[in-house]
Amino acid sequence: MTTASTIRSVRAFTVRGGGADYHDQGDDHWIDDHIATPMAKYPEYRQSRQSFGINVLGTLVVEVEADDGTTGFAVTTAGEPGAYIVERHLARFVEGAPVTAIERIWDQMYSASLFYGRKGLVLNVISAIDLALWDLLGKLRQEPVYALIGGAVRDEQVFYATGSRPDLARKMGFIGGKMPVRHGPAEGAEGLTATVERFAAMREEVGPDFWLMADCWMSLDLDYATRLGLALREHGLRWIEEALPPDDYWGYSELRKRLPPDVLVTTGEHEATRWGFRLLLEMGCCDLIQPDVNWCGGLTELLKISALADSRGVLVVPHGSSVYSYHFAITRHNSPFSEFLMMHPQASEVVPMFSPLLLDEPVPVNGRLRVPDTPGFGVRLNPECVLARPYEH
Ligand SMILES: C[C@H](O)[C@H](O)CC(=O)C(=O)O
Ligand SMILES: [Mg+2]
Repeated sequence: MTTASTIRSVRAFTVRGGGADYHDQGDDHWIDDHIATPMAKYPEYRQSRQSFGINVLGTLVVEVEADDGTTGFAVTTAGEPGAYIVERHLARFVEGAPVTAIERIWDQMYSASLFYGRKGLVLNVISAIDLALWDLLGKLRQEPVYALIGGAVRDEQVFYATGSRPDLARKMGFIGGKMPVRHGPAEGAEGLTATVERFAAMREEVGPDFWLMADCWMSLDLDYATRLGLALREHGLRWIEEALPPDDYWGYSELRKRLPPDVLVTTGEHEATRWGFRLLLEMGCCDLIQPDVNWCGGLTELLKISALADSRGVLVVPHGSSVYSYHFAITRHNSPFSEFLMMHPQASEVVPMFSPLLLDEPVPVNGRLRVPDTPGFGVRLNPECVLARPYEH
């Protein structure tokens, strides 16, 4: 009986090279090739996002073990500082608790870390613990996580692809392609022209009906985002993503007012908790929210965020996050499609999003995916990925 089972231990490990910290890639990867960022105003940090530390954290792996020896795990972007937070602070709310006490554990972790958390790293850590608990509960009950949260509302999930090659993504059966914007305000009119020309050329390649989106990764200002959105609209821009820094709710609200309704304004991957998304929704910041379930507070919090959005008729299209978002999205009527991040260096092949860390990680075939019925999230840690445990308690 799972209600009698308790959690015997929680352990935190770190690993480098891909995995949940998907920006932690080798050289010559599209994801680190002159992409606009808030740091691009400093020329020395313009060519590579790794130069300013986008991959500084690495992956955190959280493992939870029940008193019968069954283990669940999950991953996030948090690395060694995340391991410290698990082992030296949040473990006390997990160990000894019933395996079903997921809501109580979440509230204790969030409330106890409010004085230094609220968003960012700490919420990434809470997300990983929360997801590990859902994985454990699924394994104990021999159910896939999606069955624990209400079951599928559709047979399969369809995907758009994020990467440098939407033309290849279209041929692979994806419903759209999202390209990184490479130039921000610091690169002036020339940069904006280069973005528009690249987008126009891609529109020629993919034809008039394939969705094309622009991902700005927090790098623009309101004036530039307005001009870029209007210019790309001429080439069928479906949405402009994360144009501004995540705390600029006022800027997003104004951008939404400035752009025509056929250009969607989207954001949310660096937002966290129901309160952060309530602000985005109530201030009219965007048409579609993109929480990352490994960063926003985990599945327990994403269910709350999704209900908020649903009450306002807003779609929830989780950012990346592999199986952790697939088990969520397949159960939500307001998550009709998902993102697939092309992690192949040239975005020319479909490889698992958190490669090489997870075994049995499903990938879309012809742009669609049926979520496996394997218990939990249905993935295993790759034993060839060497984990370190920097802290113990
Ligand atoms: C492509 C973006 O710059 C970033 O690396 C990923 C992202 O924001 C997304 O997948 O959305
Ligand atoms: Mg994005």
